[in-house]
Amino acid sequence: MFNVQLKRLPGNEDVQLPQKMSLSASGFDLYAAVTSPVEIGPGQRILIPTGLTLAMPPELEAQIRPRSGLALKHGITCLNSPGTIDADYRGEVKVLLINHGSETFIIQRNERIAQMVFQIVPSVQLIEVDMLTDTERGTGGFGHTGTQ
Ligand SMILES: O=c1ccn([C@H]2C[C@H](O)[C@@H](COP(=O)(O)OP(=O)(O)OP(=O)(O)O)O2)c(=O)[nH]1
Ligand SMILES: [Mg+2]
Repeated sequence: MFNVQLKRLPGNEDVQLPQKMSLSASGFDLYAAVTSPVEIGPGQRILIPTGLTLAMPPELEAQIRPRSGLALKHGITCLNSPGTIDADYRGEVKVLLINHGSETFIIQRNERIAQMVFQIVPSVQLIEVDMLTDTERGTGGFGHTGTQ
């Protein structure tokens, strides 16, 4: 179990904290902290505040992912999915939404707009070499193994 600290930004005391909507949900749903309803027209993208800042252990990241219901019903998704929240980021968590639907969608304060999934990020050191290890696949890719 990891502890992640949350801090509300001033003026967001009424905004719901991220919540798991079922016992074993992967993601904590994120609530919009817009001060008034925001319209997203077809094809438009918009950065939605959550009113929250986070501090998580350095071995974690948070991914901001779309909600499939909003995507299916309204074409609303996260443009940069999954969005990356770095462990050392102390700014406001924001959600970049895009409307791929054909109708304007209105985001209300405290509406669930996306979900946040925490992941362990392995510690990796990049080492430059002259020759890589051999494999059976070698350089084959992009459909190299066939389509069936
Ligand atoms: O959906 C997102 C994506 C990013 N961020 C914040 C947290 C993250 O730690 C920071 C930087 O994100 P990223 O590395 O994806 O963006 P960048 O364009 O590479 O910006 P930077 O140069 O600041 O790293 O912006 C969000 O609040 N929401
Ligand atoms: Mg970056």
